Amino acid sequence: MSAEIPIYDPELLKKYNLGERHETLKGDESLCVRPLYMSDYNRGFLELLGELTEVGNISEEQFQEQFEFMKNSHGTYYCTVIIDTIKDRVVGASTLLMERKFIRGCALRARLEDVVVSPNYRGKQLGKCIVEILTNLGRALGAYKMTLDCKDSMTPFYESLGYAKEPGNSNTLSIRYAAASKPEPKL
Ligand SMILES: CC(=O)SCCNC(=O)CCNC(=O)[C@H](O)C(C)(C)COP(=O)(O)OP(=O)(O)OC[C@H]1O[C@@H](n2cnc3c(N)ncnc32)[C@H](O)[C@@H]1OP(=O)(O)O
Repeated sequence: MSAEIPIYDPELLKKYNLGERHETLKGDESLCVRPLYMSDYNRGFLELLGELTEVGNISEEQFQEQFEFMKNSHGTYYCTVIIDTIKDRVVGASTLLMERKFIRGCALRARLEDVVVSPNYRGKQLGKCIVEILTNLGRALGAYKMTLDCKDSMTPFYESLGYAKEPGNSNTLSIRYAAASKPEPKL
């Protein structure tokens, strides 16, 4: 079993009054929000991500290597989970990514990534809860804006949480690489 190592300092959520005080979590004491732990490999974190997209077979060693890299990336990755503390399972997750820029006086731009709630826990406001917490964390950490990419069908969900298409500035363009190589961990 991996150690209970958080990917970022749990005190951050307390410092900015996020997580514990969220109305949704006040209503169900079995649920809590916290940073991803290395041991969440064994709490169904990757299976949950599988509800969002293809994950593949990731060994615990691979997971730990990626986790260490992200943890040591100087405040870039804020992978956050909702835990059912009775079942000891990850039931919701998302990542706040803080991107450092040279523009705007070396500003920080926030990105919301990989929002997912376990099918059995949907419709209980948990998706809304984790998006609100990470949106507020992005603001608290000093980002000048926060953006996300989503399917057209998800637009109303994010609009209900304050996100908006900016006129003339709402296109996401992609290139899909046919054969993705394994990332170089040292890069
Ligand atoms: C940036 C990204 O990561 S985009 C990827 C988004 N994730 C996915 O598509 C993965 C599969 N889907 C899921 O995991 C979940 O359905 C989620 C995360 C989208 C929503 O999680 P839930 O916990 O069920 O949502 P939650 O209960 O918080 O819903 C909050 C509100 O949004 C509404 N809502 C939920 N899903 C949608 C949707 N697809 N379209 C419009 N409204 C929606 C709910 O009706 C609810 O409205 P209410 O406040 O009036 O009651």
